[in-house]
Amino acid sequence: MPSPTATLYRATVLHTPDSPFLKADALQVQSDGGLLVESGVIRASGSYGDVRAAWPDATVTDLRGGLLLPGFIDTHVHYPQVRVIGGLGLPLLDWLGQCALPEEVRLSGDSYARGVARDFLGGLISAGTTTALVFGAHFQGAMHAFFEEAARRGLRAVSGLVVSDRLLRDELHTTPQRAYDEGKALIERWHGVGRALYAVTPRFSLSASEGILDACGALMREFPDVRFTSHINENGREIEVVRELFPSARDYLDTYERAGLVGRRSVLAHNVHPSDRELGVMADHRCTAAHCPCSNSALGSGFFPLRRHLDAGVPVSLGSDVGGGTGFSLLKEGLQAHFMQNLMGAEGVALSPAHLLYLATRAGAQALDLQDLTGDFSVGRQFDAVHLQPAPGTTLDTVFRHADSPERALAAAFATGTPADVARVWIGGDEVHRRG
Ligand SMILES: O=c1[nH]c(=O)c2nc[nH]c2[nH]1
Ligand SMILES: [Zn+2]
Repeated sequence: MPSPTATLYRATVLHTPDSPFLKADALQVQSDGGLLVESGVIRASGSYGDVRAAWPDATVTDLRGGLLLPGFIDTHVHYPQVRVIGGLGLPLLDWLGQCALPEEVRLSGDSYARGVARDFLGGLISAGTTTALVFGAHFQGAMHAFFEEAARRGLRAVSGLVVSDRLLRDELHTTPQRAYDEGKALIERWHGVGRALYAVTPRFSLSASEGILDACGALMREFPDVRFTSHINENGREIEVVRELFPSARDYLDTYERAGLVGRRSVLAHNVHPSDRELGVMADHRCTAAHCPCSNSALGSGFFPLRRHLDAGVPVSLGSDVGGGTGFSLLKEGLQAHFMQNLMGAEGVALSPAHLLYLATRAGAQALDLQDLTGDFSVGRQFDAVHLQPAPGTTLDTVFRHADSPERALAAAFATGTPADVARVWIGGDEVHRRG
């Protein structure tokens, strides 16, 4: 029998429990759908009429007039960089030196870091993101502030201390021993607490000695269920420097592989310029590439070879890469991915709205090994959801009212939707955002 707290959400519901890269008709649509949620978990789904008949006592929340989608999952986004979005026109290493790193130094102050964490979480959640693999800060105090604020907002946050010991700025450098000690303390404090998970996070091999990478490997061996994230193969000059710094490594991936950092719970951002060997190893380990199309465009990093990833069997998810990226909206990332694949001609992959929704939701859950928890609306998943409902009189509102199918409305949401079109957001059944 339903408990008195059961809520029946009535909406146009779309989700992708299966991958459209592997299965035709992967997009599941209910024009007048019902999702029955109890204690934050989806207990039943189907047409509104059927679910209503089975659960006549549930309280109905009427969300008709927009689209109800699984909450977005951003698999690469930097918390310390929210205030420096928009440093356009610089390649990666110049952008880091001039825009990102000076700001990241300021997070050595705990109260500054807390303010940044609040700005970051406000932007992320109001864009419809409910789970994120968040590149952290270089300071332990800033990471406590982040996890505390993320818990207060209810985000599913996977994050960790960023560690480096060369070629950035002295203030951002640590030592292998300190990286290990501080990482261990943060894991013991936060991993698995509430909705938080820990990710071991060397910044990139350019700024990490073998000693730092080995310290990361030691943490991964000691705590096998934490996640791993870093950057890879983003920019030509970066790749050259890594080759010079690791002369005995077979390639960029090998610098991580040798330290035991490539696995099922590893997510490597960018991978714009991979070798076939690297793709083969990533596929063997089920290690995900987080594709960040706005960042790749803004920093001129290049065109992501999606076709080669798919052919090799490498899982791919989406990231906003704020602040190299241009904002928190995974709708915008989906659109930019679509544009870039179009511009690649025969080498590109034609991305349908179903592909974009999958990349923005279910693919991210799989990347983080959270596919049993979130990413789609199957029975048993947490109710992590975003209600897109444009304000009356906006362009997207016009298109929604004239769309001849939910699929067309979904395409329009990716083409022209923004965070202003996000009306409500839920995580684990808790409403975490409502447009003012
Ligand atoms: O896009 C990026 N943003 C960063 O902050 C960064 N650090 C290393 N490599 C990076 N790439
Ligand atoms: Zn990044």
